[in-house]
Amino acid sequence: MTDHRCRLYLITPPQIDDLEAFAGLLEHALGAGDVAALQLRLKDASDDRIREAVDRLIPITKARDVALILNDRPDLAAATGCDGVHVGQDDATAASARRIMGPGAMIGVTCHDSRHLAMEAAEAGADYVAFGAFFPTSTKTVVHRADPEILTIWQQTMEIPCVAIGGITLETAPAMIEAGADFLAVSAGIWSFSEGAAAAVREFNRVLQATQFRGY
Ligand SMILES: Cc1ncc(COP(=O)(O)OP(=O)(O)O)c(N)n1
Ligand SMILES: Cc1ncsc1CCOP(=O)(O)O
Ligand SMILES: [Mg+2]
Repeated sequence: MTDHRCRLYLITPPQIDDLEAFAGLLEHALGAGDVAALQLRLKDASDDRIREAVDRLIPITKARDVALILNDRPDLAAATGCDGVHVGQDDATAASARRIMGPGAMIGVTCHDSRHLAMEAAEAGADYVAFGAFFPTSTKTVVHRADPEILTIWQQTMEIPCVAIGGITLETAPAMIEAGADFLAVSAGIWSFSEGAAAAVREFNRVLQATQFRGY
């Protein structure tokens, strides 16, 4: 049996008003358990604000060996020294993101509920593909809903990792892990957790340890 371990991929809140306070929260959260990556997803922020946020957060992620992935913008990700970029279907192609960011960067691509889009992303050199939304979410208005079976089929047939996103909480996480997700991308389930972000990271890790892929 292949050893398959699903890990946590944090997505920042869409808006960060107090960068200093968020930096403290993040430091505490990353100290509470294993996190593979943090995506800086500041919708509608200026380039200067994104630069400021990367400069403040990158020492925190580096200290914990957490990859800092910028949403939407390969150019800004390269310019600010992020470890990678996540692009949606309307943002940039994986191939152009790779050209801009170079061979060592991590490139992720939104594939909604489509294995076809995911195969195209894989062929274009993506490091991971993201499927979703799997559950209702108030973080983003979504038009695509995905069935967990897409994770199982991907896991059984492809090498590159798959990320599950959309409405993932402590309650919905087990279904994603059992279906074969390599990473759980979570925003509100972390930052709006009743006991705080650090407790959420700790509890997600407990669920990740206790739950296994059911597809082999
Ligand atoms: C890990 C991950 N998966 C999907 C998305 C969504 O990307 P996109 O469709 O471009 O939408 P926005 O996040 O840009 O609003 C994501 N960001 N991260
Ligand atoms: C960015 C994104 N893409 C699809 S659903 C989603 C929102 C994820 O946030 P949450 O974990 O709060 O549902
Ligand atoms: Mg996008």
